[in-house]
Amino acid sequence: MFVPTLMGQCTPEQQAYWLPRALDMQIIGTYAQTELGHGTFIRGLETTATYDPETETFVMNSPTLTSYKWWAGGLAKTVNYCIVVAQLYTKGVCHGTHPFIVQIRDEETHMPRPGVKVGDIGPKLGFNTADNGYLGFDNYRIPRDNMMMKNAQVLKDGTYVKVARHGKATYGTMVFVRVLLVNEAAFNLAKACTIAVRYSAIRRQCSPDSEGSELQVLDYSTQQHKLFICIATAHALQLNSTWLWKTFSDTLAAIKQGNVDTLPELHALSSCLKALSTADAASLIEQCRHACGGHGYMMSSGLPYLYAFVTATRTYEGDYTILLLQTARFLVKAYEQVEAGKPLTPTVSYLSQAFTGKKLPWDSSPDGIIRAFQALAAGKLSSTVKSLRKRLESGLSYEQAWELSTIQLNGAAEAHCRAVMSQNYKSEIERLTVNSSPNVKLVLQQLYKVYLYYWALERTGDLLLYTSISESDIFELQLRYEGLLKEIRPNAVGIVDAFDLRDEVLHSALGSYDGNVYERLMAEAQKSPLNAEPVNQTFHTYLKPMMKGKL
Ligand SMILES: CC/C=C\C/C=C\C/C=C\C/C=C/C(=O)SCCNC(=O)CCNC(=O)[C@H](O)C(C)(C)COP(=O)(O)OP(=O)(O)OC[C@H]1O[C@@H](n2cnc3c(N)ncnc32)[C@H](O)[C@@H]1OP(=O)(O)O
Ligand SMILES: Cc1cc2nc3c(=O)[nH]c(=O)nc-3n(C[C@H](O)[C@H](O)[C@H](O)COP(=O)(O)OP(=O)(O)OC[C@H]3O[C@@H](n4cnc5c(N)ncnc54)[C@H](O)[C@@H]3O)c2cc1C
Repeated sequence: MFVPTLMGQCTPEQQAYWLPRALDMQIIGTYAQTELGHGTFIRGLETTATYDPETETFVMNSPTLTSYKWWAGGLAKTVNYCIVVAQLYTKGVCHGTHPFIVQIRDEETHMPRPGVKVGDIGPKLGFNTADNGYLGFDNYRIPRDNMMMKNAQVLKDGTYVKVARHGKATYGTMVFVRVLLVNEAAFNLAKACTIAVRYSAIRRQCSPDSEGSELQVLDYSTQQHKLFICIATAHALQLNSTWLWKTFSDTLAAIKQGNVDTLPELHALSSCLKALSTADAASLIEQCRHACGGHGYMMSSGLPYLYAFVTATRTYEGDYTILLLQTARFLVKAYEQVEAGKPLTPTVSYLSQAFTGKKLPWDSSPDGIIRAFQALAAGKLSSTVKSLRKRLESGLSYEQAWELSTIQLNGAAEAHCRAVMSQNYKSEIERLTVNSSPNVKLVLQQLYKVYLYYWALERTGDLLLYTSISESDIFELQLRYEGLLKEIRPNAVGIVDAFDLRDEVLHSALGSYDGNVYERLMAEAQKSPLNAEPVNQTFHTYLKPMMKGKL
């Protein structure tokens, strides 16, 4: 995040000075925005940067314990520079949060600079190869030029000058990383389902009839139900990630031309896609672990590490709930645009059907299910807006009415995102397989149907509310879904092999290409320090005295 922020928030002159040093690893930096007391609410950050025109410096301060920077990766012992997000004061006026480049350690000795307090925040659920740290300032001065001045400047005399055309230019790095995290979610979920599917083909457990041999657990319908949605979701996230990256690139190009019109839609899309992709990936990686029984709980399976790494992405770079609420904010505005007869941007154009007042006729084809997801999203948004307006009419303020409606707002945002993801998934598969062999087309279509049927069956309640789906339609869809799992089974291992993930990348005794699971589990077990000697010294210090009643 250090380098992308230098690129996005520095003037060309500042980039010319800082980027070569950062890219050449002459300096190592991190992005320190979150504090002990605030992570979500950026406007509530307490670290201050007060401009002193006498010395043309900013005085950095941590006025309270909760103002200490907390969490930044590499902050504890690795970096010697930080991008610090602080409340900018000049001429006695606070201009809100701005980014500053701050040297925190000496480039030769690596000692913390005087006025800088830095350390490690301690063990975490995962990410323990990263030294996430804390950082406090005590009247620590930095040169005026260390304010990142692309979007705002402070002149030598302390005059504040706003440069950016849109109010959230300083939030740009977060959008960039959120876009990247969708790809990260796809990649890590692909690893987990490769491990779990390969292991499920090796693992034999239980014999339905007493004479027969034990079945591969991958033959069980419940195992296919656990795992094939993981494969389909890895594909869905990868294709949505590629689509989002193009949307991001197009928006950035437009902003460079001075056109910020598509930024709100990009913020809404990157928010909900980052939220759903990281939450889906984390829960499905856990589902892959469940599918591997006790051996899935071994660190040598690779699955606990994957879960610990990915579940953090649901929180950092914008908490799941917070980001869905950002998308909801955009959707409510889109709803109002439909009411006003104004045109809608492409990803919300389906909202016009929220005003038909009729249930969408159920159609179980892939396109029909995607239309049903859109009708569901439009319907949930419509009922959410009705709740919001009912509360406003009762005399509540907009903020109060909004807060009371946030559960429904989050549901509407999640439904919108599922509709966008489903639409992108199917259309990208069709675009990419135009020249593919019939077999490849068949398999990839089977997978996106798994995705569509799975989520339709997960959302039957909402479909009953907003479409004409009947009880028998639901029963028929369940049977069709279960039949589809059996069609995919023969290709399951080949499909995960197609992720082409090397053993060194999987780090898994269960998922290695050669399938020698039991030999690898035993080999990993031998690495346990407890196997260094036949009798551990704790027998003599604790167990034996206890057994002799001497403890
Ligand atoms: C590639 C990575 C691979 C693996 C990972 C490996 C390493 C990485 C590990 C860890 C890195 C983690 C780093 C971090 O976590 S950095 C800290 C991240 N912190 C956050 O994300 C904080 C989340 N909070 C916010 O973004 C804002 O506080 C929030 C948007 C919630 C509210 O902001 P604010 O109160 O200022 O705005 P609002 O009043 O809600 O909205 C005002 C207005 O602005 C628009 N808006 C808000 N944000 C953005 C944005 N980012 N871009 C564009 N527009 C934005 C918002 O829509 C409103 O517009 P309008 O409705 O028109 O008024
Ligand atoms: C592994 C990891 C690495 C990180 N790396 C960095 C880094 O390098 N740099 C950096 O600056 N930060 C980093 N962070 C911090 C991260 O950005 C924050 O943890 C994240 O933004 C969430 O903020 P928070 O911790 O304050 O949670 P909070 O916002 O306090 O969330 C707590 C609960 O409150 C809820 N909540 C909060 N506000 C609202 C609201 N308005 N409405 C409804 N519910 C609300 C949340 O949904 C959540 O359920 C990292 C975090 C982790 C876990």
